[in-house]
Amino acid sequence: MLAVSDLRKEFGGLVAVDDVTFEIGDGEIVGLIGPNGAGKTTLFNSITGVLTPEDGSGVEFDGTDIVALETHDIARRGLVRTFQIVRVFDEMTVLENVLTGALFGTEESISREEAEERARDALAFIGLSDKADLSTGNLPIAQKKQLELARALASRPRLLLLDEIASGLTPGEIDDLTDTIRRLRDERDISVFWIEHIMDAVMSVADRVIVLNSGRKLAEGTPEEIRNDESVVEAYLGDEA
Ligand SMILES: Nc1ncnc2c1ncn2[C@@H]1O[C@H](COP(=O)(O)OP(=O)(O)OP(=O)(O)O)[C@@H](O)[C@H]1O
Repeated sequence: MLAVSDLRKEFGGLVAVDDVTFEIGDGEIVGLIGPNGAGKTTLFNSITGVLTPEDGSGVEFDGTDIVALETHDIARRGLVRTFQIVRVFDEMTVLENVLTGALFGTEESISREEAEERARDALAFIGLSDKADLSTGNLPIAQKKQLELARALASRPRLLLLDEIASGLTPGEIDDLTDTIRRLRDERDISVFWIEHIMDAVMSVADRVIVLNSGRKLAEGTPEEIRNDESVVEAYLGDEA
C-alpha cells in the first residue's frame, strides 16, 4: 500500500531523515517510535506532501508516485493524517468539523446529504454521536482527539497516519483509543501508521514497529522483537542520559 524508499530530508546541514526505506501493507498497524528529534514528524511530513523530500526519495501509495503531489491531493487518494497538536475548528460544532472531512477529503464529489451520512457514521463509529451538536471549543482534549479521528474517518481513508494521538490522555482513554484503532483496521479495512511516545499504547496494538534514531531506521520488527532489541534500548537510554 505504502512504499517508502531511500527517503531523505535535510534542513540546511542537518539530515533529519537519512535514506529511510520501509513498506506498509494492507490491513497493517505499524508503529513509528524513536527518541525526540529522531525524524518521525519530518518523515510523516515528507510522506504527506507537507515537506518536499530530497531528490532520489521514493514515496508510492497504491503504486502511484506521490512525492510531487500536494497534501490535499494525497489525502483525496486515501492517505490521511492527524496532527501532533490537534487541528479542529473550535468555532464549529462537532458535526460540522466532521463534515469538512466528508466533503473535502474524497476524490468523488458527493451531495450534502451523503456527506452528512458519512459524518454521522464516523461519529457513531468513534463514539461521539451524542456530542454532534456541541461547540468544539468546549470539548476536553480526549474528545478533540476522537474528533480528529472521526473527521479523518469521514474522508474514507485507506491509510491513516496518526501523530502522537495518545499524548495527554489518561490510561483509560488510551485503552479506548487503541480499541478504536484496532476496530478501524478490523471493521473498516484501514491501515494505520502511528507515531507514538507512549510505548505501551503503540506496542499493544501494532503488528510491526519501526524505530528511527538520528534520522536512520535503527530497527524494525514485532513489538516483542523491538522490546528485546539492544540497539533500541541503548538509543532510548542515550536519550534519557
Ligand atoms: N522545519 C525545520 N527546520 C529545521 N530543522 C528542523 C525542522 N523540523 C525539524 N527539524 C529538525 O529535524 C530533526 C528531526 O525533527 P522531528 O521533529 O522530525 O523529530 P521527531 O522524531 O518527530 O521528534 P519529537 O518526538 O520530539 O516530535 C530535529 O533535529 C529537528 O530539530
